[in-house]
Amino acid sequence: MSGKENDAPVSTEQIQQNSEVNEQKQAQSQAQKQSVGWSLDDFEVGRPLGKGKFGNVFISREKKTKRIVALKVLFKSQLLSLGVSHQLRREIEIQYHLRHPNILGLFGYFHDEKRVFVMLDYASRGELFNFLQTQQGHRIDEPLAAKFVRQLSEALKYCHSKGVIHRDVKPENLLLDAKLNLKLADFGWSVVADHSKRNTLCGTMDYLAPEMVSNEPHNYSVDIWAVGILTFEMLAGYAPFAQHSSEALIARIKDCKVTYPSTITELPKSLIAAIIKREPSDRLPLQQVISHPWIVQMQQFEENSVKSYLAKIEEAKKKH
Ligand SMILES: Nc1ncnc2c1ncn2[C@@H]1O[C@H](COP(=O)(O)OP(=O)(O)OP(=O)(O)O)[C@@H](O)[C@H]1O
Repeated sequence: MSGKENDAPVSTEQIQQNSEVNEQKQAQSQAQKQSVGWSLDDFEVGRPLGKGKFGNVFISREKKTKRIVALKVLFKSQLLSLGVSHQLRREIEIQYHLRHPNILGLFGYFHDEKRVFVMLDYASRGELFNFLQTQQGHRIDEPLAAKFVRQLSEALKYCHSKGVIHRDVKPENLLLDAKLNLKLADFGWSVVADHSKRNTLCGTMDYLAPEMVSNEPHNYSVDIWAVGILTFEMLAGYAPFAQHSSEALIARIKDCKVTYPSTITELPKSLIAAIIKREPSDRLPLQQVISHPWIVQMQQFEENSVKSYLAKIEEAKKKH
């Protein structure tokens, strides 16, 4: 993307060197600058990080603070023709007001004649989805899986306390930072709950709760359900109700019968079983997910597990 003529490309090395310093600067600048007053001139725009449905995301550097950010660029014409301007505005509003270590920070936005720019924290390890794809058997070790479950539960507990239901929790919407901390992203389908239950069908099939596929009213417990599905998938290498056809998948979700592979040991199995329940009110509350014996026990191995995954990533980089 061409921004200003003096835009310098940002190298990966520079980004890594700056990331520690940036963490401190991030907190300061977040409070200082509101979403008004930003323009493309404030950024050096670097390489694309990925392509979304409505635009691209670029690694960028805020010139003043040298803070590295992810700049999401959306085309107004596309947003208008697809009728999603309202959804985007809601997504921005919701994410802007949520501040939590495990929620991807959205700290501002601005627009020009043709484009909308959204400023997001940079999550250097990308999507959990891709991370899982690169692992043997598409599985990860228990301590790392437990860390992700705990961090996701903390993020969702915070969202729910603010009256926000995410409704689209899945590995594609969970990003990872340099130290493999999980960041909940993509609030495009979330709703601010009122007292009535919502019944709009949305989200991706494997992670949909039975009440959603049955088009029944649903509430915040659809997010808890997704925590159970994710726990299973990270330890098994596949989602518990995975099927080739959507009809067969829906039937299995409604049936709610989980078959556990041998890779899932007793403790995580007891956690998954306490979450994947047909009746929403029977699902284990998030605070009890966080204090589940498996999550607590795994915490002592977490640091070493993260270190060894990071070492493996570096090793793989060297080979390429
Ligand atoms: N904050 C970020 N840090 C690092 N990479 C990111 C960040 N945000 C997005 N990306 C990368 O850019 C890609 C596109 O992101 P984007 O959110 O536009 O698309 P998406 O996930 O398909 O969402 P949507 O469904 O809203 O289009 C993602 O797949 C991800 O790899």
